[in-house]
Amino acid sequence: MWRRASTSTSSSLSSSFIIKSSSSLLNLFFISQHHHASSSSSSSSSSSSSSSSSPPPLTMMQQQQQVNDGIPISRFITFVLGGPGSGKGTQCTKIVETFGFNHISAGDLLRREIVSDTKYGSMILNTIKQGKIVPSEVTVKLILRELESSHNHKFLIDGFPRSEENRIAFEQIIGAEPNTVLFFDCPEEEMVKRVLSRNQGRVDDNIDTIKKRLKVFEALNRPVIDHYAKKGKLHKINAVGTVDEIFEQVRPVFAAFEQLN
Ligand SMILES: Nc1ncnc2c1ncn2[C@@H]1O[C@H](COP(=O)(O)OP(=O)(O)O)[C@@H](O)[C@H]1O
Ligand SMILES: Nc1ccn([C@H]2C[C@H](O)[C@@H](COP(=O)(O)OP(=O)(O)O)O2)c(=O)n1
Repeated sequence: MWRRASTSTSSSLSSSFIIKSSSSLLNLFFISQHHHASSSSSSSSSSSSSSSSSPPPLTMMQQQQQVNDGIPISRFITFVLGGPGSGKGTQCTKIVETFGFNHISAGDLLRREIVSDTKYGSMILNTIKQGKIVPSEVTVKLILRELESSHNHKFLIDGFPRSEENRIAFEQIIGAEPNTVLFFDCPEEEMVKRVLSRNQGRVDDNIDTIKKRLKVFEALNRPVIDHYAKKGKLHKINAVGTVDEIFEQVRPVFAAFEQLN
C-alpha cells in the first residue's frame, strides 16, 4: 500500500522507489518554511518545524540529520511525457482516480499564471502562442510551489520536462530525479486530430501553433526521452486506442510500485 508523507513512519518507506529529497530541496523546503514562519503570523500548514514561538533556523547539520533520520520529506515523482494531444492529461486523470496521485500539469500551472496576470503572465502567453517553451526557471518554481504545498507524496508531473534545459533545472533546483517516467507515444496525425478537436479555447490549439509545437517536441523532448530510456526509467506507452485500452498499459506500471510498498 502507498503511505502518506505526512506521517513520520519513515522506516517503512521503500528505499529504492521513494526519493529521499536531497539537501538542495530540503534547504529550499526549510528556507520556505522558515520564511513562512517568520513573515506570516499564523501558518498552519507546516507541522514539524514551525512552532508558535518561531524556533531558531535549523543548521545545515540539523537539516542533514533530519534527512538521515528520514523525517521530513520523501516523494514519489513520475514525469509524464508525450507530444501535444498524446493524451497525457486524460491518462493522468485515470491514474489519480485509481492510484491517488497528485496531478501537477506544467501547462495548467503556466496557464494559471496567464489568467492571474502575474509578472510572468504576458511572457508566458507570448511563448505559448509561438509554440515555444517557457524558461525553465519559471516553470520549475511553479512546480516547486506545488510540491511544497501538497500533503500527498505521490506526484504526476505532466508535460515536464519538455527539454534538457527543463530536466537539468529540475534536478538542480529540486535536487531530485523522477522515480519513473511515462512516455505516451502517438503518431503526429493523431495528435493533430486530437488537439484540433480538444475545444478548450486554448491559444495554442490551432494548426499553425501545433505545427511549431510538434517541431519543438521532436527537437527538444526527444533527448529527454532518450535520457530516461538509457537510465532504465522510461515506460513507453502506445497512445493509440481507446482511453481505457491505453490505461491498461499504464496500470501495471503503478500496480508494480504499489505492490512493492
Ligand atoms: N485515447 C484517446 N483517443 C481519442 N481521443 C483522446 C484519447 N485520449 C485523449 N483524447 C482526447 O484528445 C485530446 C487531447 O488529450 P489530452 O489528454 O488533453 O492530451 P495532452 O495532455 O497530451 O495534450 C482531448 O480532447 C482528449 O479528450
Ligand atoms: N514544461 C513546459 C510545459 C508546457 N509549456 C508550455 C508550452 C506548451 O506548448 C504549453 C502547453 O503545454 P501542455 O502540457 O498543457 O499541453 P500539450 O501537451 O502541448 O497539449 O505550455 C512549457 O513551456 N514548458
